[in-house]
Amino acid sequence: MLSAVGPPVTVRVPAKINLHLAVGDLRPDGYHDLVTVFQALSIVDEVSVTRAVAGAIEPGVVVSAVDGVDVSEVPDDASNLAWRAVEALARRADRKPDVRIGLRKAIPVAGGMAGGSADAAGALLAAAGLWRLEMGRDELMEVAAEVGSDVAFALHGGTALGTGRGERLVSVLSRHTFHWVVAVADHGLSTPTVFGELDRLRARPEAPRRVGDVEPVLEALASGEARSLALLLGNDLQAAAVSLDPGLRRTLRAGVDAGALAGVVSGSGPTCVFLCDGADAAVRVAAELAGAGVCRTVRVAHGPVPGARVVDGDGPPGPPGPPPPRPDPGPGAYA
Ligand SMILES: C[C@](O)(CO)[C@H](O)COP(=O)(O)OP(=O)(O)OC[C@H]1O[C@@H](n2ccc(N)nc2=O)[C@H](O)[C@@H]1O
Ligand SMILES: Nc1ncnc2c1ncn2[C@@H]1O[C@H](COP(=O)(O)OP(=O)(O)OP(=O)(O)O)[C@@H](O)[C@H]1O
Repeated sequence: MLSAVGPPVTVRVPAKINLHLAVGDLRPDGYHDLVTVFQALSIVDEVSVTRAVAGAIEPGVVVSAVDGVDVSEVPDDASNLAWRAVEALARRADRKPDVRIGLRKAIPVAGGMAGGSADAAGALLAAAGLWRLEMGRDELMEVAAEVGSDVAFALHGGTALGTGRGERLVSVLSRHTFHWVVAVADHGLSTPTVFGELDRLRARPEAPRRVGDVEPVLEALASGEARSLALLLGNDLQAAAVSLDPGLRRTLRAGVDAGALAGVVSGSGPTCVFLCDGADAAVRVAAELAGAGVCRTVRVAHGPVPGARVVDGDGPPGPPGPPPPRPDPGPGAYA
């Protein structure tokens, strides 16, 4: 038997949205090539990793949630993505995954905001700190990409262009803080099912239109103009998510009717995100959308924010990302 001893290393790690998501055709390995622009938002999970030693409690995962987040579907066994990340790191470092992981979740589960991937990234950074591994950023990024397509971005944070499965990243110049309203559904969508639905829709004669080039999106980000960016938000997975969950059409319309500049399904959905013309506008849109009865929870968030960061304990500094636009508001907080 093992018990958790010693101080934990604690990491905060953000949710992501895709401002642009172009999906290529199905590859022989079951994945799709992507060209995507990620942005990290101020909805943050907290991951703590503590050393477990012989004595009392098994190593493993303990999950809790901030108000309003349903963690009933989050596994506390070896299938948890955070645990898989620690195992991958332990294999790389040739040691045992002798830790207890604590997850405090604020990121919607199965919402297309990469919550599991965020926890995996947080667990990687925390365990690397706890074990004092001499591992550079590139090697940590490699382990991250092994665990899942979105994990590398959760380490990176900020705004980034992703290619390959989404794991090859280049930072994107984004001078401005953008203000978002996030509509969280009362159910999740499975990522592989949504990719499969897109393949099915594309095999029909009336295949959905593909999103345009990414360059104008990068220019809008560099200009910092929310109104320019709003015209360019696009996601190839949106048609598939809406096909599986037609109610999303109502949600998308309700956000724009409430005064958002534009709305888009986040990643594989069903979370919808709405770009607003400033922080005050976001608060107004959120209040109106909350009254429209089209989703379970409405949150206000801003981005970009930094990627996974050690906030407590003896860890290495987080991988360099862009500077925070404002102080980190705390676990699960949004401002
Ligand atoms: C939809 C996005 O969130 C956009 O950022 C990601 O592409 C999904 O990333 P993720 O959840 O980390 O996905 P993974 O755990 O790597 O893959 C889960 C499944 O999603 C599908 N998948 C994922 C990524 C990708 N580029 N092509 C795919 O077809 C595959 O069926 C894969 O088996
Ligand atoms: N740490 C974790 N947090 C949340 N879900 C997890 C975790 N580990 C495993 N899972 C499983 O993964 C499924 C997808 O969860 P997640 O919240 O990562 O979805 P997502 O945000 O749609 O992912 P992505 O945006 O990366 O496609 C959940 O239904 C859950 O069963």
